[in-house]
Amino acid sequence: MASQLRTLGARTCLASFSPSSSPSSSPSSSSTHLYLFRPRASFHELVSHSPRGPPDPCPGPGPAYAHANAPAPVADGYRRLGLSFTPEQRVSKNLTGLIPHVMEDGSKQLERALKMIRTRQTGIDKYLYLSTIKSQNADLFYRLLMDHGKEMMPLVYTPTIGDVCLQYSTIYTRPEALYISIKQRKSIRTILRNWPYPNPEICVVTDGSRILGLGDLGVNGVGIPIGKLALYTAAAGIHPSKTLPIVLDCGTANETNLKDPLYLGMRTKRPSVAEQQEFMDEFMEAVADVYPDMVVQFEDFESEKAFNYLDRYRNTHKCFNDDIQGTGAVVLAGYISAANLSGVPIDEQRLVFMGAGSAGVGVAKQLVEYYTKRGLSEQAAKDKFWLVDTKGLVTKDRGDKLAEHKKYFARTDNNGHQFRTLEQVIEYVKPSALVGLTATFGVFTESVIRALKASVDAGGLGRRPILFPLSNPLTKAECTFEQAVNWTDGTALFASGSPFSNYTVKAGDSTITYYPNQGNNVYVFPGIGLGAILAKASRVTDNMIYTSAASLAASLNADEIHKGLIYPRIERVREASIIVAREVMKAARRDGVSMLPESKWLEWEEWGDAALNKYIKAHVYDPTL
Ligand SMILES: NC(=O)C1=CN([C@@H]2O[C@H](COP(=O)(O)OP(=O)(O)OC[C@H]3O[C@@H](n4cnc5c(N)ncnc54)[C@H](O)[C@@H]3O)[C@@H](O)[C@H]2O)C=CC1
Ligand SMILES: CC(=O)C(=O)O
Ligand SMILES: [Mg+2]
Repeated sequence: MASQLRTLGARTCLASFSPSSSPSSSPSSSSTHLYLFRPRASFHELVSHSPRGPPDPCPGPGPAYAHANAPAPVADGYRRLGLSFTPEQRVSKNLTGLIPHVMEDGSKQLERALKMIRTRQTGIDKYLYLSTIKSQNADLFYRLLMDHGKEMMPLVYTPTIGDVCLQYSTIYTRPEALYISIKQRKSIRTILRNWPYPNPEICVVTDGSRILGLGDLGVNGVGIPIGKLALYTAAAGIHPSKTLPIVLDCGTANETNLKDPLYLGMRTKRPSVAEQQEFMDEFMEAVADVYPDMVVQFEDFESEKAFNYLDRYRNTHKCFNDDIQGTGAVVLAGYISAANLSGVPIDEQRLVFMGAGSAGVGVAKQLVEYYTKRGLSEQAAKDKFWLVDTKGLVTKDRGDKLAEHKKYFARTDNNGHQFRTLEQVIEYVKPSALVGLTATFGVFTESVIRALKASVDAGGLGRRPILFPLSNPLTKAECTFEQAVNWTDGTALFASGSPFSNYTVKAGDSTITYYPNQGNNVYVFPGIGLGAILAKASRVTDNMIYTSAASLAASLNADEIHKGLIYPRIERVREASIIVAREVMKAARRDGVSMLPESKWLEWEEWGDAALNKYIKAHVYDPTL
């Protein structure tokens, strides 16, 4: 059996996903299906699983986890493969001789992993090494992510995850998600039940049609749900066994993928929007049947579908769209802080958005909500925004057919003039803030940024421009941090989607260091998801999203405020997420969508936030090594 498994490479056996196979098929000891269709075990069982007989020879997760998402190894890999087993545990678990003799504590294991990561040359190599750790010793993986977030997050998330997605079919070694193709639409329930971990609580699903700013990557986009869910665990403490990454394979428009002999998805063009929507309807119905308590995060759907699916399911399912709502919330939080530092009163701010897709429109709408809550009429709030796309300023009379989601912001006060370039728009609007969500590198040119600064300077001494090039990954950022500093004489209040390094410049005999901010929805989606789960929310409401922004803005500590940051340092993302989750829970209750018993809420009300914090902390995963 051992050698058979080794040669068959059972861990990558996609045959296990045949929808016609029953997840509860009785295991046959002579077949690899023993490893693939073992009835789903409870997490407790997985934790306490103590193999008898010859141990699994493969240096990977245990037999039950042939489908190697991260979760299972948290328990199994750690216990079976970690180096911290005592001699007694090694005897009782039949591990003697299977792992090196030395007994190591967690810090040594962290030291080794850090050394390995730091000696890998490329982001992809570092990612692959981290993935191996994730599948074999997930406690170590999450410790790395939590204790060295600034260094590790860019490796499992943007920007590296962009490269991972581009190359996913080539670097693939084992399945880590559910892969559901439109051809399997009649078997969605079976496939969902095939997931080897019971009752997932949070799912991130994409159809790969707009992966970061990299376009339609088809099934290769699965790296995004995998990466985002790793952050759900690291940043919000949702147990890895409760996370479910899904890619819906509807084909792809990506010619490179279609021609790639190694491409892992369906090698067809996407069907009509209507067919994709039917498939999505079936998927959402199946999810509600099989995992009724699970919160669904829509991620990186191309904008028309993103808006459509959010509208379609938000009142019937527990779901939200991260690119529209999560990005809206995170940018609102940063904007509130930035506006306070800018010297331009918040009610005098004028905002130009370059990019009018799901993120651009989602963010602008969230900011409109902020202004209406401050007392502005909806029209007055909307009038603060000028959206620009590839054809120039979005106006009602531009002469092209505007996509539905752009109509809300189409200007009518342009007196027939059309403004085709960003420079023209800046000259016309005289904005105080410039937000980039175009997925296009370098569109904030020197002349654009200098024009923004000039327009802010004209308002008075000491005023600072808000400059948010938010597109991901770094290769799509509208400008770099260095450019922003140099072209605004260091005055820009800056946030980018992917992280830039600090920038130090010489100033006479001394130096000045500028600190960038990362304006990324990672600051809110983990807390939104955790809050919705713990509140047992039946829906994710607008107020829950809005609250995530307000609570994030209020979560900066004194040092961060002193440094002039507009988001908490990324090392504190977990602290911030817990605050966001708590406030999201309270918003769920206020909106009447929390299914927790009222007695619980009354108890918490009596004791204040401390009691709710305690409840949250008791429910989050904190890996110990
Ligand atoms: N920082 C963050 O947390 C987030 C960042 N993003 C990033 O935002 C970018 C856009 O995402 P979506 O809005 O979903 O994409 P999208 O494709 O829906 O929208 C892109 C928009 O940019 C416009 N555009 C493209 N090139 C342009 C150019 N040269 N000049 C003017 N307009 C141009 C398009 O017309 C379209 O309106 C992506 O790079 C994505 O990674 C998205 C979500 C969150
Ligand atoms: C961060 C994110 O969600 C995006 O770039 O799409
Ligand atoms: Mg996204």
